[in-house]
Amino acid sequence: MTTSTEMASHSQILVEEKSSVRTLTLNRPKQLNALSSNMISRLLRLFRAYEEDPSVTLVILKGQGRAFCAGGDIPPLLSYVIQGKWRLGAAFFADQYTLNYVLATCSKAQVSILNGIVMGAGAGVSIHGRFRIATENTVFAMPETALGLFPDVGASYFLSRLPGFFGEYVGLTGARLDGAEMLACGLATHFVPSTRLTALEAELCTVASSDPSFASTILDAYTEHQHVKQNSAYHRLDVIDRCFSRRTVEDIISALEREFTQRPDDWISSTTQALKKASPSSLKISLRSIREGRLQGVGNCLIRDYRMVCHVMKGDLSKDIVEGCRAILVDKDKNPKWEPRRLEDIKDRMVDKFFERLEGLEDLKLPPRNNLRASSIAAKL
Ligand SMILES: CC(C)(COP(=O)(O)OP(=O)(O)OC[C@H]1O[C@@H](n2cnc3c(N)ncnc32)[C@H](O)[C@@H]1OP(=O)(O)O)[C@@H](O)C(=O)NCCC(=O)NCCSC(=O)/C=C/c1ccc(O)cc1
Repeated sequence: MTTSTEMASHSQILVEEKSSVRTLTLNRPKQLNALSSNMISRLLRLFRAYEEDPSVTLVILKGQGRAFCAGGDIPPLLSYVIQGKWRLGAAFFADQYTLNYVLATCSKAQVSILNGIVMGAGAGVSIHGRFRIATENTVFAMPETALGLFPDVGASYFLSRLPGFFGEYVGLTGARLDGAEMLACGLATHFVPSTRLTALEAELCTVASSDPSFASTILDAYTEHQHVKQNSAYHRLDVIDRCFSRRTVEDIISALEREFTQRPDDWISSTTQALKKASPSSLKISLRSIREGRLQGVGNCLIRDYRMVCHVMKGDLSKDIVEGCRAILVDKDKNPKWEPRRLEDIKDRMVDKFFERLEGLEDLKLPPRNNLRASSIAAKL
């Protein structure tokens, strides 16, 4: 007998098999393909099965409708927090981070077609993979600091490896990047106009070897050089490096304000405003997380994310997540009231606590992998 949970996970992830290529479509278009726990479990099962199956050479991941994926499915997570059922939330994130790790260390090449919104959890199921295709419709962001969260899903690993301090800029401000900017900074590996995606997918379905160079040759033939728009943040890497390399969030804001007095500029003022609007606690833990990520493999980044997110779910250190979700998704007034309200009221000791294991809760146990890139190995924290 098929259970309703199985039916949901089957309709929320569509699977197509064409010779040795599998195409998985995230299929909750009304919710912008927000990842539900059913979707996460099914993706995990599918990727594990494909890895064991020598007849599968390549996995394509895409989204139905105008989004690739707008993040984790917020309503059930929020209700776990409100009802004090934080362990259910912790279980959701344990599965999600395990999926991120399996994708980051997968022996089969993965091509993600990012033809629309890619945020939060959507980045977690794509950026760790081998190939990421941006288009003119791509809108990428890690908007968690505006939600009272922090860029999780191993983002401290990939953000900290972007040029200079661009990752700190993207992770703290939630700035939106278009496809050309994703390609320029390395979050995307190729840019393909959306009108050519059908032909590209058909050609990718002929790949008969799991050697990624075969998919790479096809993708290279479709990719187009893109000029980054003139007012892009990517042209301001010098200012970003000067400001976002500072040790603390307060120092970053002061550095931006100094830049503004020397050379008034709309981009600097909107960047400063984005930081002033975000959750102060989120900003502080996010900065520290990205900084730690610079020196860690993806496994350790995910283990750290799990410690941090368990505190967020339990609400023992801050309740900003409830207020952030209210302001962005429930009332949509975009006017959250954070607590504590001021950066200077958040002391280092409170930040430290987010990075400590919750009493009585074990660290995330990632599965042993036999295809570890050296950088992915999870050692003990
Ligand atoms: C900029 C967006 C992506 C698009 O805006 P829009 O074009 O004006 O569209 P809508 O906002 O009307 O969204 C269309 C529908 O999709 C729904 N939706 C749009 N993102 C989602 C979504 N992540 N989930 C669940 N429905 C969604 C949204 O509620 C809405 O449903 P409905 O009002 O019923 O039509 C906007 O929806 C938005 O900001 N979404 C949130 C994106 C976001 O912050 N993602 C980061 C990841 S956050 C995360 O992964 C976990 C959070 C979390 C939360 C609580 C916890 O306790 C712990 C963790």
